[in-house]
This record gives sequence, structure tokens and C-alpha cells, in this order.
Amino acid sequence: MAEPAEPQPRETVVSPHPYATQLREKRLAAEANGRARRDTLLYLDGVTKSFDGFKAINNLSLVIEKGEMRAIIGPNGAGKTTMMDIITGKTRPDKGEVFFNGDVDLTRHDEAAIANMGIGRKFQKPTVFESHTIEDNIRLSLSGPRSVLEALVHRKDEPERARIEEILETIRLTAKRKTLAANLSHGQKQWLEIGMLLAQDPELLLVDEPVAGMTDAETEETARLLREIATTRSVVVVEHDMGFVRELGVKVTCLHEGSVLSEGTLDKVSADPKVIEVYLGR
Ligand SMILES: Nc1ncnc2c1ncn2[C@@H]1O[C@H](COP(=O)(O)OP(=O)(O)OP(=O)(O)O)[C@@H](O)[C@H]1O
Repeated sequence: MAEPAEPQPRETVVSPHPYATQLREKRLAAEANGRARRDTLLYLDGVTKSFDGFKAINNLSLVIEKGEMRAIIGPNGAGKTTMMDIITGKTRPDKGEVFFNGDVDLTRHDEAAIANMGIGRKFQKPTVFESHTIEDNIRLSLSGPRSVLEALVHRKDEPERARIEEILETIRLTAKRKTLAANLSHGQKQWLEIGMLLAQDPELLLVDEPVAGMTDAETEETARLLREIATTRSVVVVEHDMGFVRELGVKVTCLHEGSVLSEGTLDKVSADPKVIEVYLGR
């Protein structure tokens, strides 16, 4: 007769403490989030900024890929400028994530540090050195920590000269290199300022209403110029001129009341009834 089988020890199954499960889920979500943003150039998620209780930016999420050019449109007061202010460190968000190049938390840096990281901003009104030539304006922007006098005296540096030539070509001002900036048209001053930003070699260029006040020919040329620039770096352009946005031929984001109202091709966004109601139909 066979011996009765020895009783086997029962496997004990310990279910994790609910708090541990919660922590694990949180960690997995954070990892997935990190993976999602790792390859992005600019990553905004759940960003909110209030002024005196009014939400200028309201739970805004927006992603710009590396090498992308994006057009931002939207009615007055939609939060476009505030969004740029948050990206460049001029304004701190109350809530939300703002990351550059995947893992640089821009909310922890000030304006100067963010500019040094490679985010250049062009405001609507051009600010060039009026009493200097175009060439010297660019040279001064290239010069970094050197003094103005040093920058203007040490002109013989070959790589620097090549870089100036390249920028002059890009901004269509080679023939006017010796002209004083004061004597340029409004459109040409805008191009010069774009050139001065390029001299700092930004990875991301934020451009606020570049074609306001430009002639039709200058506007068309600006679209070409920005498309060329966007072959080597990312560009975010805020603009109201829909003809110009069409010429850029890029993905469009329409902001409204501090969040994304619509996003996609210009055809898709401009056919969106919500966009027509709050912006284009006005
Ligand atoms: N420093 C501030 N203090 C108080 N309110 C502000 C401040 N900055 C912006 N706002 C408000 O936040 C809202 C968003 O403004 P913002 O300038 O970002 O809009 P915008 O989309 O750039 O508009 P526009 O197309 O007219 O430039 C507006 O209602 C504005 O009055």
C-alpha cells in the first residue's frame, strides 16, 4: 500500500499594499510620460497660468517635435504671448510641465539660462542697433561675451566671417551689408533681427507676428526665409495673417482661452466650426 502523500506547504500569495500599488502605477505613468516626451523638442503638459484669478493659460498641452516648424494662431487674448513668456522663462506657470529637449525642465531656469540653452525669441517690434551697419549688427550678436569694441575691432576671424556671410544670405541682406540698420525698411529690420538671433545659433526660434506691417512681397519672402531656417532648426511662429500661415505650409495650432482649440493642417483647422466661431469667422 502506498504511503499517504506528505502535505505540501501552501504557496503564500501576498497581495501588495494598496499604497504600494498606487506608487507603482504612479511610477509607470511617469515613465510612460518620460518616454513620450524624450524625443520632443518642446513639451508642455497641463500648463496653467492665472493673472488675478483669470486663467490666461488653462491646462495647455502642446508638443513640438525636433526640426518642426509650427504656426500658432488664435484670437486676441488667447494666450499666445503668455505661452511664449512661459517657454522663455519670462513668466512662471502656476502648474504643469514645460520641457525642452526631452528632459530639461524649463520651469527651473531663468530667462538668461533658457536663452543660453538655445531658445531664441523674436518679439513683434524689431530691436536692432540703428546706428550700426547690418554686418556689424550680426557681428555684435555673434560676439558673445566680448565687448562691443572688441567685436568690432577683431574682424579678421575667418570662421566668424563665413558665418556672417551665411546669415546675410539667409536674411536676404548681402547687398546691403554696409547700410546702417536705421535705413532699412520695416520688413528688412525684421529680417535683420532674425539674422541676429540666428547668430546665436538657437535650436528653437520663437517668432511673434513677423509679418505685421510688411508689404505683400516682404511677407512672401519671409515665408520662404522661415522655411529655409526651419530646415536646420525648429521654429514656432505666432501669426494672424492667414495667407502667410498658408505659405508656411506647416501644422497649425489654434489657441483659445489658454488651451488648444484645434490642431492640424491649415485646411483642417480653418474648416473647424469652433475655430470659425471664435476666430476666423469674426
Ligand atoms: N501680466 C498680465 N497681467 C494680467 N493679465 C495678463 C497679463 N498678461 C496677459 N494677461 C491676460 O491674459 C490673456 C492672454 O493674453 P496674451 O497676451 O497671452 O494673449 P495673445 O493670444 O498673445 O493675444 P494677442 O493676439 O492680442 O497678442 C489676456 O486676457 C491678457 O489680458
